[in-house]
Amino acid sequence: MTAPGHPATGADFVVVANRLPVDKKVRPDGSVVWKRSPGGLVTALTPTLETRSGAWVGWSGSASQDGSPEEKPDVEGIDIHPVPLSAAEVEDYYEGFSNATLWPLFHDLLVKPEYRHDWWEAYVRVNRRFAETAASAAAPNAMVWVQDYQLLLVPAMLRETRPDLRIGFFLHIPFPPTELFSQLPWRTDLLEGLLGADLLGFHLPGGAENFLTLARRLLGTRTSNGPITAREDFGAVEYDGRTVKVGSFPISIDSADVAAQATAAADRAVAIRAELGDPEVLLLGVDRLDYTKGIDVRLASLERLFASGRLDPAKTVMVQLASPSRERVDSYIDMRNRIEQMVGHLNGKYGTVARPPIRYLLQPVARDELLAYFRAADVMLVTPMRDGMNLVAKEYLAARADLGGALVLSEFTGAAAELGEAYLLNPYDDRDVDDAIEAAVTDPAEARRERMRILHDQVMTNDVDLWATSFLDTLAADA
Ligand SMILES: O=P(O)(O)OC[C@H]1O[C@H](O[C@H]2O[C@H](CO)[C@@H](O)[C@H](O)[C@H]2O)[C@H](O)[C@@H](O)[C@@H]1O
Ligand SMILES: Cc1cn([C@@H]2O[C@H](COP(=O)(O)OP(=O)(O)O)[C@@H](O)[C@H]2O)c(=O)[nH]c1=O
Repeated sequence: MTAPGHPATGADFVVVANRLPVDKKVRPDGSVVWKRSPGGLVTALTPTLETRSGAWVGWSGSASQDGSPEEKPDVEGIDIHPVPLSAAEVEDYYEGFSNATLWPLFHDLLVKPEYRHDWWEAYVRVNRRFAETAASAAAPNAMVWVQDYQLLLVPAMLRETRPDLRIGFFLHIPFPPTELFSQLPWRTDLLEGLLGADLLGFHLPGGAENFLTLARRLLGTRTSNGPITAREDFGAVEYDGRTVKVGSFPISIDSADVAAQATAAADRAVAIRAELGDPEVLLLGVDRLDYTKGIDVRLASLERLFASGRLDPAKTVMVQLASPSRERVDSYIDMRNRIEQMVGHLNGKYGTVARPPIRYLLQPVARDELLAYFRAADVMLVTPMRDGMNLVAKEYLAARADLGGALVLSEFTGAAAELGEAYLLNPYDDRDVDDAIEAAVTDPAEARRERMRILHDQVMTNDVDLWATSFLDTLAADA
């Protein structure tokens, strides 16, 4: 059934995400280049859309000039629908409400969220624009898959104008408990926004259960109370005469592709080690420069391990690849300064002019080069204070088809729920961090290889196609 006046053509499958898969960069001479967008959401959704063919509604990553038509990048196999944002909307909707209100609140208050009504108004306005663009891109009875915390209101806005659509929503970051979510002055609007969907997906059962509790407590809805398990057992909310399904779908990567490309990069991996002076131990961190990622946690641990002699700075190199992120948000500026100060301190104290122990890059690194680093590293350091999933950890494991290397992984990542054979640590406990890193470096080769065998198999079996197919099949099931 299509509401009168709605398009008879359009895509049968539409992804709606804050970001397009490519980011617009304007060179100093005014020419435009499109580059892969940052972050794991794009990593996961790009192969998903390429294999299913459909439309992608999103923002180009740059503010639009008033009055000039929005440019449309050419992305093979995907019909792109750009959503323009003005400079003020980038500040208020993206940097403000999305990344200085929701992001810190949903990541355990690692910094203090700001609650500003002007940011909220921009968030509502921009969510409506995304919903309108999605409504015009979708064919009658299409499946529309809305992504992440920037677009929590879109499901209900879309349902209002296009009740014919099958609407799914997936949250890529942790979903907080009632006590934190309730701080939001707009908490009921946001819950009602989400309940416009037919299916709500979270990485972990805990996030899905938090949502059910909130819906019951804040909206007084009837909800299921049985346990939720990944891809198998679902919850339900009775809302507005409909049943909204709620489930856990841990996201993943295109594991076979990563494994094949990393194997092809084996020679480059050897060259990287040589460029670094062939250290006895090569540690690696790969992150967006975000305060959630615990880059400071691993640097502080290295300081303790060097100072106590548990690791020898003359034989150890740590490479930290950090891609710039949300660079105008204060908390990101503070974290960058702190990390750069720590890197300078460690190199000044423990290095020589020829051999600084920490090599730090603040630039996005291309995928093939990243895979060569994965292949080169003895130990991958993934130490977030909180992270929805962390695809870098999964990419490292897929890249190690040679069963070399070791993964140090924070318990506070979504990935830890599936990767119990990693060297797990509590990032809030200094001693635990030091012990986990030391064990990953010094454990016997056979023990490390056995852990890697189990972890590599886990990631090869549970790939991004399982994530997308399990979500979309569940969404289609009760249509
Ligand atoms: O778009 P940005 O503001 O530059 O941020 C990049 C993305 O960061 C977040 O990624 C999350 O999604 C990953 C895949 O599910 C997950 O592994 C990770 O733990 C999350 O932090 C954000 O949620 C995305 O919307 C951004 O595009
Ligand atoms: C630093 C860096 C990263 N990548 C790729 O970005 C994503 C990161 O995904 P993850 O889930 O770990 O975290 P966020 O979404 O950023 O919160 C992963 O696919 C990396 O390979 C990259 O391509 N280049 C980089 O420099």
